[in-house]
Amino acid sequence: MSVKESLLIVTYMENTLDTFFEQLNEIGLQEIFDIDACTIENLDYSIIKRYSLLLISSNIVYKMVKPYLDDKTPYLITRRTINYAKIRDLLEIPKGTKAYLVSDLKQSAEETIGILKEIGIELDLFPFYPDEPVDKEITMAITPGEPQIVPKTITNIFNIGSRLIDISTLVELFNFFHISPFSSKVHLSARFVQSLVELSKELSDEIFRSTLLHKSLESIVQNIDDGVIVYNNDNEIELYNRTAAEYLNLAVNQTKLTIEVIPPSYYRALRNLAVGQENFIDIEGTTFYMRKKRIIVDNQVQSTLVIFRRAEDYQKIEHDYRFKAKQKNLMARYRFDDMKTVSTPMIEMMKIANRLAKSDSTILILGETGTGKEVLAQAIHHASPRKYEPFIGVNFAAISESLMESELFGYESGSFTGARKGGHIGMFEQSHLGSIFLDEIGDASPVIQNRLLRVLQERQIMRVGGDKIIPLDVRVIAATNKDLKKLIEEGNFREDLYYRLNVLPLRLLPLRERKKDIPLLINLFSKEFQEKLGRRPFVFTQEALRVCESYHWPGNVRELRNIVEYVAHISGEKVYKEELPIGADLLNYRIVENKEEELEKIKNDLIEKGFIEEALSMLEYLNRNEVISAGRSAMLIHLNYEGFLLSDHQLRYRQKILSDHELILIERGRSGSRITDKGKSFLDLYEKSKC
Ligand SMILES: Nc1ncnc2c1ncn2[C@@H]1O[C@H](COP(=O)(O)OP(=O)(O)OP(=O)(O)O)[C@@H](O)[C@H]1O
Repeated sequence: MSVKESLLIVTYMENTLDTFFEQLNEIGLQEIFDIDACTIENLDYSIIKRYSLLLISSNIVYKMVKPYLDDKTPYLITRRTINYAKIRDLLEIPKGTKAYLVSDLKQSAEETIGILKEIGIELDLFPFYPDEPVDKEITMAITPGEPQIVPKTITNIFNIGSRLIDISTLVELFNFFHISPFSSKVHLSARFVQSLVELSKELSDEIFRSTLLHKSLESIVQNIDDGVIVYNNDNEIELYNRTAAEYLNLAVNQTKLTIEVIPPSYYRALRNLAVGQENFIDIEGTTFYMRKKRIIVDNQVQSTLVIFRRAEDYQKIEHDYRFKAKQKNLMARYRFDDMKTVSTPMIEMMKIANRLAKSDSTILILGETGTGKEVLAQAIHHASPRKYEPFIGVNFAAISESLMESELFGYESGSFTGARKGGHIGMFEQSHLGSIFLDEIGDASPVIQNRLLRVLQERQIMRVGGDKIIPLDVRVIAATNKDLKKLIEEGNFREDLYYRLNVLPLRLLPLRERKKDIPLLINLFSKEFQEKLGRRPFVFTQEALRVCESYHWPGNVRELRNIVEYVAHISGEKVYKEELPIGADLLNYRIVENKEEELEKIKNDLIEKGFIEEALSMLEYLNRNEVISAGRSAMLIHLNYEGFLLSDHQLRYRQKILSDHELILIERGRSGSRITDKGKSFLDLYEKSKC
């Protein structure tokens, strides 16, 4: 029976001993030969000769053992490597961080630093071994299994475990004993190698992630419109993007440049700007907006970043932003549900409008200022198949004549002084596929009327200064508070345009003709402002309501809303009539404190004039047909049927009297007349007095 081979491990430190012993066991060597282990301190020199091989942990340990070795005792000095399985935590430490590498010996500390550097741990490492003076600035230590010798002042310690025997030493060991590394008894590629593979995978994943991140960042920087340049503390350019290359005359992708190569005027501007400052700077006739910042990584200034852009571009951005904001404001916000009314003619009109919304026909909205023409236009757009497309509003009374043409139809670049480079898209183009709301159309100039007529006829536009025909698919909703017929008579509005627009007319009643809406709207607006201002609820007193109902409301719903907003600011839980800001102006309007009394007076007047019966018949007829206003011939037929034979002239006279008493509203032209709310109250009163 052959004598079993034996191996003695000799190390300086106890923990190295344990690590080696464990490592050799792990790869199965204890099954092939006896393994003994001993630190240099405990070594019994007399027995050294008994071993087939001495495995010595380092050159220094060898020097200590050497005097006791005879020439025949074979030995192997290990090369060592770090325990890869234990260095994952080091990957998390920011690059460039200062730390001690603490080991029992200077040489092993330096070796470990070398290995860590080799595998890409980019820390600022200083070797530390016992009896070295401590630099208080360093607060972190990394140690391969020797935390006990880390200076006491350091609390942030990374123990990466004792260094292992390197694989080349293991192969030598195998050779010495004539064992194949692939023998079934040993498993060289066991955990030790496995952990190495895992770590290298982790490292490459990390590298892959950071490369990917780096690439994405670079592509972001390359693609932003601002000029970007980064230079380090030695004035070497580390990064610049395409825009910067263009201005600074740099070839794209050139490396190893210093900032001195950039044109002197830019160089001066760049240097003169203080760090942290942003300013407008003129360079060769162009104004730039320039910003300068330090890039600080882990408390250290790494480089300087300068971002610049032509001031003109910012102006354009601002202009576009304003334009967009304006446009957003004009997105259709209102729906039919938001239009509050209890007035029957209004409800009927809205039903018709809702039906018309589904078609593409042009709509003309008639109504005094503030009656809700724009609200109705938005509701129509919202109820139309175009609701997800733009709703663009143009107010002919608000935009100056000189700008109107270019605002409406857009312009090509350079078509007039002040025209922006790249041209400008007009409101008609913007509303393509959606709706355009032509508000206050009665205020459009003859030139604009001309062009509008062509757009409505041809459904195409041409930009100012352009020669390209742009086809349009747009629904036109126009509105006016003016009497277009009268404007035509006066020669201020094109008749052909009127007929193009007046395809489907809708009329919004003034507030004084739908007084029942007043409490409803007051309630609606009170809630709105109560919420907006975060205040307690408030209600109008009966007296205040009466004043509102008697008021003439020249500004209609808008005026009512403004008044509610005003009282929401000043009043308590109750709104008294004295608080209403209409008080002072009321002198101009007739407040009827006692409605019944006034209606009684009208009745007496009509009786006196001898046509109360005819008047009641006329009012009843209009009340039945309140949506469609009745023309004179229809009224004559009705009166005739009721037994009142009147001439056209006689009818006109009666209509005038009823209109003077505000019981009916006579519309110009062929539209005829319609009953007012007062007219309805008069009918009610008369019915009551008969009972
Ligand atoms: N039926 C309604 N329900 C709720 N609010 C309404 C209604 N009608 C109008 N309003 C409100 O009245 C204000 C004026 O409406 P809008 O701007 O549509 O009037 P307009 O007739 O287009 O006025 P102008 O002729 O002066 O342009 C808006 O603030 C709107 O909130």
